[in-house]
Order: sequence, then C-alpha cells, then structure tokens
Amino acid sequence: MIIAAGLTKIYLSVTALQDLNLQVAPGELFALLGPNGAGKTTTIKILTTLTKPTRGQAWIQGFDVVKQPLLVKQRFGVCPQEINLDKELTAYENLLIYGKLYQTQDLKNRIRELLELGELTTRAHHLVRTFSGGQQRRLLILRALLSRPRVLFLDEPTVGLDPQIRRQIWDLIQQLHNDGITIMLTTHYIEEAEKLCDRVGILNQGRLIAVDSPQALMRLVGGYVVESTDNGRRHYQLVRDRDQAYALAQEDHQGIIIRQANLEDVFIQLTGQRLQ
Ligand SMILES: Nc1ncnc2c1ncn2[C@@H]1O[C@H](COP(=O)(O)OP(=O)(O)OP(=O)(O)O)[C@@H](O)[C@H]1O
Repeated sequence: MIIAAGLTKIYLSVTALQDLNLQVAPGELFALLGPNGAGKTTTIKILTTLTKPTRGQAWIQGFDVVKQPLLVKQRFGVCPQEINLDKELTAYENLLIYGKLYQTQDLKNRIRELLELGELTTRAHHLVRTFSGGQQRRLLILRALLSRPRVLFLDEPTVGLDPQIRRQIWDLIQQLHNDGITIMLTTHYIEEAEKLCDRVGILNQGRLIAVDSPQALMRLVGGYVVESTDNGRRHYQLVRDRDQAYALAQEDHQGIIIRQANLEDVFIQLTGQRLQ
C-alpha cells in the first residue's frame, strides 16, 4: 500500500509537486502519466526516500517515508529512469554485487530465479555493455526485485525503447502484477498507461488533475472522437458514442476520422495541451 497526503516539493522557485494526495492499493498496478517536468520523478524520489518533501507525508506499507526511511527502504524495489548498471560486469555479477550489498537471502538461487523470469539466463555471463536496450532495462527491473519486495517503483520503464521491445517489458511488468506486487510506474507513453495499468493518475505541472481507471477517464471525455480538417486545421470533437460520432461525420466530409477516445484526449480536454 502506498499513501501520499498533501505531498509538496519546492525546489527554490520551482514547485515540482503540489499537494499530491493518492492511495495505491495492495497489488494494484498504478501509472503516473504526465509530460516532461510534470513531477513524476519527484514523486518517486520522495516515495523512495531519495528526497524529502517540502510539505506533506507519505507511507509505504504503513511506514513513514520521512520518519522511518530505513524501514521503508526494506519494503520496496526501485528501478530508476537512467540505466545505472555496471556495463563492464556481467548480468550475473551486477545482480551478485547488488544482492551482497543489500544482504539478500539465498542470493544465488534468487539470481537464477530472476534471470529466468527476465529471460536472461543465457546472457547471465555476458558483459552488460553487449546487451540490447531492452535486455539492459529488464536486468535493471530484475535488480530491483532481488530482495523480493512487495512494492515496486518503475520510473519510465520503457523510455527510449521501440514498441516491440516495450511490449516485452510490459509482459514482465504484467507478470509481476499477477504475482500480487504493488507497482507504481511513471510514464509519458499513453499506450503504456492505457493498456497496462489498473488506474492512472494524470500529473500536469506538479498537480494531479485526474485519477481513475483508463476506461473511466476515457468515458469522462466521451467515448469517441471525430477528427476533421477545416482550412488545413485539424479539429477534434469528443462525443458520447458511435452514433453521435457518425451523425457529426455526416455534416462534414473533409478528412473525417472517427476513433475511440484515448488518454491523450483526456489530457487535452483537461489541460488544453497535448501530452507528447
Ligand atoms: N533538483 C532539482 N532542482 C531544481 N528543479 C528541479 C530538480 N528536480 C526537478 N526539478 C524541476 O521540477 C519539475 C518536475 O521535475 P520531474 O523530474 O519530477 O518531472 P518529470 O515529470 O519526472 O519529468 P521527466 O520525465 O522529464 O523526468 C521540473 O520543472 C524540473 O525542472
């Protein structure tokens, strides 16, 4: 369980996070979705005790992130945005060193188990610098799982990966979700939040502007979008259902596209801006 109550972070003149209130239930897969600079990494940094909030409180599995950082650290795994593996060591050595540092129980078996889970068994004794981007990202996630945490934070787990590789990472995250791990991930990829997560929190300029399941958020703006062109400009109209969309499309024949609403439409509706 992850709880944030009134979390605020101010860096000199920048308010990176403003009064964040949030609960992530045990076993839930939750996405924080927002553009660059929205405050996603700041949220993860506070929840993983890397930085202190200016105001507010947060708890991981009932422990206070400011007052009980050591107890909190024992309860989560975190996968940072940048790949900070040792690329001159093998996959196995990376996990071994990290596991020794954090005194992981039954370390060798755990490494074997994790390499299997991440489909990296055959790459175990190869140098990480020879790994593809997707393999490195998988190894980073496995490293976060060494201590068998029940809460996992993933900061932009598929950033920079091409769509096919991204899906492999989604499969791995889905497996962890099936195992009942509570997962909070950050992303600016709409599809990732939409397809993978139980609930999504939309962050914009440090503020949480909506939280719900992707389906409920999309229903909020109307189920369908009618795109049309007028004098070279693209217009988007959100409508409740398919019939309404077709009725609207009859009125205007220029480059009409009817499609289902997505989280980008939700973001535009709420902020007036595009997400990407
Ligand atoms: N150490 C810092 N000092 C000053 N400002 C910071 C610091 N860290 C973050 N910020 C600012 O806080 C705001 C939120 O940044 P944050 O990294 O949390 O956003 P983000 O949503 O994770 O974006 P990205 O995906 O680009 O990392 C931004 O305006 C950023 O410039």
